[in-house]
Amino acid sequence: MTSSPAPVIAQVEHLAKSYGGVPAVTDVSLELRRGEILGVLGPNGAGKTTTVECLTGLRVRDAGRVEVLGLDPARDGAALRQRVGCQLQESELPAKLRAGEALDLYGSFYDDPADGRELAARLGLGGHLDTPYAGLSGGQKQRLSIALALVGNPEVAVLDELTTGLDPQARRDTWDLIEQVRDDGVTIVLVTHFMDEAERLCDRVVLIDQGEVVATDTPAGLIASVQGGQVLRLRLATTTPRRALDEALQAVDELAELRVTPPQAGPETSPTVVTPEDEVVLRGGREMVGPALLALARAGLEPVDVAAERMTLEDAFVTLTGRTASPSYQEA
Ligand SMILES: Nc1ncnc2c1ncn2[C@@H]1O[C@H](COP(=O)(O)OP(=O)(O)OP(=O)(O)O)[C@@H](O)[C@H]1O
Repeated sequence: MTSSPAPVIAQVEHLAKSYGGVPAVTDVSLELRRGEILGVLGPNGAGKTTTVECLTGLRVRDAGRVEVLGLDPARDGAALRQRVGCQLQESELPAKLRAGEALDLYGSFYDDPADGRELAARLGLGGHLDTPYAGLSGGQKQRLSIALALVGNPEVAVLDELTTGLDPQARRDTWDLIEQVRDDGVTIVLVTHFMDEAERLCDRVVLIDQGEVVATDTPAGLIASVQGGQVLRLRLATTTPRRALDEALQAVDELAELRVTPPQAGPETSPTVVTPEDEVVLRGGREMVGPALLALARAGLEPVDVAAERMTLEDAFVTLTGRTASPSYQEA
């Protein structure tokens, strides 16, 4: 049985935006469907925030067409803000403002606000309404910023860099929360450079790189679109010239990409040799693994710590753009 797709409630066509003549977004088109979690993904500086700020009317676009809930954000910003909630990147509140006061204040901006206390309780903040902003933990601040995005009873919530700076448990808790919000009927635009977050949460993703859309699909569809979807990770037992590795793998038909990554925070490795500390990553089709291991053995190269995995969204992103999307948690 096939169900018809949910109605499109926002549309961006050929969006462009520059800052002081430097292009941030050159060509972004996307659709948002009612009830979905749409991921806007890409590495730092890709143009994700600029895109959603043009979508919500916080920035005025240079070119392109944007329509959200039947309104043009550049023209009808005030009306749109009553219906679209924004949780913005790095939004800081005054240190002494209590969580409950912040909810009351933000609620006062809306014609039909939600009950702030009830919302806080639902987001696990019920016991912290009297806590000053500066006294909240990172996870609680994040919950408050989500509550502030939802206090106007929005139809669409835009959540930007939701879990940046949170520890792994707080990230997972936040993911559960977002699913709950979606199940309550709010359509969500989720800006992230964490591919695991997108893979877990998003119904569809728009991949942006250097101001342009690289791909739009479901996470599974995107992974499947990249040849075969297999990843082989290994190390070499002995230091080996890079050329010898390249030559050994040259004849492996389904190998799409070969990367040698030095250990994290380790010394700069020479690009001409592969040391036993370096991680060797092969990405390619399903029939790549056997022939690749055989080719290494034939060339006298001994692989150790071998792991074959299904391709993740992160791998698909690297293969599609040639660049890494996720920073380390420390960096975040
Ligand atoms: N107000 C601004 N003035 C000048 N340049 C800006 C401004 N805002 C963003 N940029 C630049 O525009 C480009 C796109 O930035 P944007 O914040 O939209 O990307 P992003 O994908 O959200 O990145 P991040 O993940 O780092 O937030 C970057 O090169 C950034 O430095």
